[in-house]
Amino acid sequence: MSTFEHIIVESKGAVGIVKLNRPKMLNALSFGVFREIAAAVDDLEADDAIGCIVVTGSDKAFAAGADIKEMQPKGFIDMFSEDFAAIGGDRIARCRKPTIAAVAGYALGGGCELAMMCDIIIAADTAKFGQPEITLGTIPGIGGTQRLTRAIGKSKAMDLCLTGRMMDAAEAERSGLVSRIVPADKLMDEAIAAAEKIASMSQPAAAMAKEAVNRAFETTLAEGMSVERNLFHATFALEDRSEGMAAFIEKRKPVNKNR
Ligand SMILES: CCCCCCCCCCCCC[C@H](O)CC(=O)SCCNC(=O)CCNC(=O)[C@H](O)C(C)(C)COP(=O)(O)OP(=O)(O)OC[C@H]1O[C@@H](n2cnc3c(N)ncnc32)[C@H](O)[C@@H]1OP(=O)(O)O
Repeated sequence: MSTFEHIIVESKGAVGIVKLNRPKMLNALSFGVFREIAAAVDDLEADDAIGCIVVTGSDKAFAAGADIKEMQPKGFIDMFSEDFAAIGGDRIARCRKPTIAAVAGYALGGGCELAMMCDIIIAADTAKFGQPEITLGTIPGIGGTQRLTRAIGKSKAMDLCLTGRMMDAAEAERSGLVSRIVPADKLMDEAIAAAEKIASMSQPAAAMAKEAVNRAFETTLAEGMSVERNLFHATFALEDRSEGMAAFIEKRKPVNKNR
């Protein structure tokens, strides 16, 4: 597996773990960090032993946003020329394997946007989410206005984007941004346990479920129902589906072969 400057990558059984590692800057996100995350996701997605990926930061910050010190001197053409997608900035959002953001402390701006690129957000009770870009004279630029609005609704998304305020873990869970809240000292235990559970399922079935849920997030009901139906039918081509139903009937655990 590649070695990196700004992140730490490890695997625990079938779970890949990507830990942001710029603690002195509260895990501020630069293009270099996004390039490294993309390379790590490439490695983990290519590893058949990995069934789920957890992205996390430090106790104080998942990520406090894009690197303001790096951005401050930039002008329009600098940012316009740096194609965020071309450097793999959204690679985690395009990962076919399920991804979990394990968030403690600050997830602000690009940090909240990175967490929302993941499928599930599990928050420590210390987590704080926000899109404070407006306080810097800019706006969210890697999905904050789009994914946040779809996740929590227009009014609360507008509130966060226009006032720059943060919301704590409880408000984030109430709003639907966060799947569950856990004690800060249990965050990684809980996130890894969830990832292990997901990784124990049929990987093709998990990829199909992820694709179907994402279509509900990204398109119309009619389109989503069509995608769900086609993927549901496709599961009946999986050995894992035949095995899963046989195992239930025979009152035993299924043996998934991921095909
Ligand atoms: C082509 C050029 C590309 C350049 C980089 C592009 C990256 C790729 C992404 C591009 C698109 C990004 C789109 C995104 O939507 C935009 C943003 O995310 S803008 C940033 C939004 N975030 C914020 O505004 C939060 C800023 N931080 C704070 O408000 C506070 O730090 C805090 C989180 C409330 C914590 O406060 P404190 O506990 O008091 O801690 P400090 O403030 O003292 O911070 C400690 C230390 O960390 C440094 N730091 C914190 N946040 C950032 C940051 N976002 N960027 C850089 N550095 C940060 C802070 O300066 C301190 O360092 P020190 O001063 O001690 O050296």
